[in-house]
Amino acid sequence: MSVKQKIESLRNELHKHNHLYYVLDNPEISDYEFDQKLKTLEKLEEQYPEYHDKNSPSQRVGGQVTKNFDTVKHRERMYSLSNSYSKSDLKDWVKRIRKSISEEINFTCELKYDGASINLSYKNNEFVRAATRGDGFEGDNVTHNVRTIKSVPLKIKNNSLPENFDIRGEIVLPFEGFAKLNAERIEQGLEAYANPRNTASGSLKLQDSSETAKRPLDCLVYGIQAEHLEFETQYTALETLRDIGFNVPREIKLCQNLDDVFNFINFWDKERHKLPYETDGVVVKVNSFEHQKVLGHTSKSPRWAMAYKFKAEEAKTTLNKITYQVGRTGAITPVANLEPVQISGTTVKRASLHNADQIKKLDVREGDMVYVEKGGEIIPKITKVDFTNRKQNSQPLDYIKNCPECNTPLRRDEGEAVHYCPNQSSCPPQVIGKIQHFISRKAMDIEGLGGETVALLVNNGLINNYADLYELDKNDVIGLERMAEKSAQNLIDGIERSKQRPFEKVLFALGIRYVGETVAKTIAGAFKNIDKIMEAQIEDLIEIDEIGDRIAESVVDFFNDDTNIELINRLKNYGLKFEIEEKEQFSKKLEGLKFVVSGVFKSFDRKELKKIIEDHSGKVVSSVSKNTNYVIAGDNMGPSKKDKAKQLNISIIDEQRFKSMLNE
Ligand SMILES: NC(=O)c1ccc[n+]([C@@H]2O[C@H](COP(=O)([O-])OP(=O)(O)OC[C@H]3O[C@@H](n4cnc5c(N)ncnc54)[C@H](O)[C@@H]3O)[C@@H](O)[C@H]2O)c1
Ligand SMILES: [Zn+2]
Repeated sequence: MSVKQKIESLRNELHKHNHLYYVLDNPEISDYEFDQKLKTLEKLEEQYPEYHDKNSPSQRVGGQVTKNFDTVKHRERMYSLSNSYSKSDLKDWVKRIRKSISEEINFTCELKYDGASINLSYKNNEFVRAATRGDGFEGDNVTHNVRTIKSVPLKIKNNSLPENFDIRGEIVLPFEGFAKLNAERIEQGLEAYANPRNTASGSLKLQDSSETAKRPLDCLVYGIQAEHLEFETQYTALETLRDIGFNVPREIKLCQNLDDVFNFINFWDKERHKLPYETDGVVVKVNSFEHQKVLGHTSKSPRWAMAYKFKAEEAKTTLNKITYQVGRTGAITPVANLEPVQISGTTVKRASLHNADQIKKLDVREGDMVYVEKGGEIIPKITKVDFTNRKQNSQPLDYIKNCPECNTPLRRDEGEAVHYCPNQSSCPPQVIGKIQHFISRKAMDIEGLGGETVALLVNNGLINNYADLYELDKNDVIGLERMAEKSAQNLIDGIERSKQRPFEKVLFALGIRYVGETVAKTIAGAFKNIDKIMEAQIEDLIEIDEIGDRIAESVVDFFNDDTNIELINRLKNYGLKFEIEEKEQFSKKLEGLKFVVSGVFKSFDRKELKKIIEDHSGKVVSSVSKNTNYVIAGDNMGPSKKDKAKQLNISIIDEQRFKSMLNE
């Protein structure tokens, strides 16, 4: 390969990884690998300046604007940061600075928060707009999503900031919220998110901000941009921003010299694991704004800042055995069972190997010494094999050909990396997994029945599929582990009540591959009933917004399977809902609002009023709580409700005001 070709190929590779990382939030390689490739490219470009290209990944910020949002031009460019993995790079950096600045320099050290960059614009002390970094010149307008983040102040206390200013920060998803979100996803039978960073970034790009609001995102602030600022240093700027209500982490430190900086780095390399959110390094910034101005920027990053990146924690251990797990949809996941080892303060015993290709690529075998890395991911991964320690008699892994649970020959579809067990109707983990999905909260929400009981019912031969649930008899259930009369009755009642679940939930519950909660709602809304969906061809399905080939094919496949049709016919006979109930709704004006109605009204009776609220998508609740939005008060309103509402500062409105809400 010629040098030119080598450069081209690296550029293409890096473009691809930038796209995976910034646009799809789904990186394929580690940050460290990415940075190494970029460094190689930078070196080559330096050596061969004749191949300079202003569009090279070395010259441009990696992100881009998406077409799902309005595009916003940044008042001040949003830069990337130069990074290094070694202290000698930091020393070189300071030497370079010394060439242009002879005065004493000090530094602000901050942690490098690992999330998504954000720019918050303020005007007259009010939050007006939020934008992603995008390509650094322009980004996506994600104001409505950022508004839902509690640590972003919408109004700022009195201060001496100019009329217009921009705040720079990082949107992160703290570990606790990330774990909770994943627990919910697993319960709903969805795949867990890989790491907090990509989830935070993905959350900003959701179309429905009520979904963003459910994610406990935080905004950590590290900078301010404005035409004139009163502060002279980064450190005082940050301290002031914290005082006026921004979440500036307390870990920031003013360092007098490089030794202080190294101490800060050494300390946080270990201690960072105790922080509630993910960090991947330290950002060292020249403290004086005057000095920053002198140093300026390269095409991609400021010369006055340097990111020192921590290497993801890694450990070496023995891979004892590779086992295989079968998921609810039949997907096979190979799992590395390791000699237990400590990484980032936790004991790691297992690591995911993803699929057969990954095993081949790493050339990993049972008995190998392997390197295990734990980044923000919940499941640690194997990064490489220590070949110097490979045993003489070591053999390449023979990937299983049959299902470890039911012995059916595995299938692997063209273009798919994952093997499947096609035996959907009697492979035990698939049978159990499908029923567990069916009963889960976002699907049929069957109270009184949990995942373990499902396994128990299947293993005792009482049910083989979700339709069998509706033929369960209380007497069959009594006597199972922990099933007394009362819990058995609850279970039967819960199953009976589930017949009232709306069609979209039933459709989701069926467990069609790629048909998640939102897709089910979309399809149900478009076709109105199951018969129409069953007749639909791929072309009919892809005509619907947000339904692509993959989903369409999966839906058609599902209904081409006689076993599925038989199950659906049985469910129909039991009385489950297979069509949308067209509830007449006049508007969505009151959507998301909760009302308490009290007293006697002039223009309508109470029942009528409640119906009007529901017709406009509002909700009527019986007692006043902190979640109530309005109390509509008629004559002789109950005094206790009145007191409670006042105490909780909830608006009490009369019927006139209520009517005007509908006409607004
Ligand atoms: N794995 C992959 O495929 C892949 C692909 C592309 C990029 N990446 C990773 O992303 C990095 C490049 O991304 P980048 O250009 O966003 O650079 P970066 O993430 O290394 O640094 C710049 C960003 O750091 C953030 N930041 C966090 N804390 C900060 C602080 N205290 N002060 C200032 N900024 C702070 C800001 O959002 C800023 O935009 C690469 O080095 C690589 O590690 C990985
Ligand atoms: Zn199987």
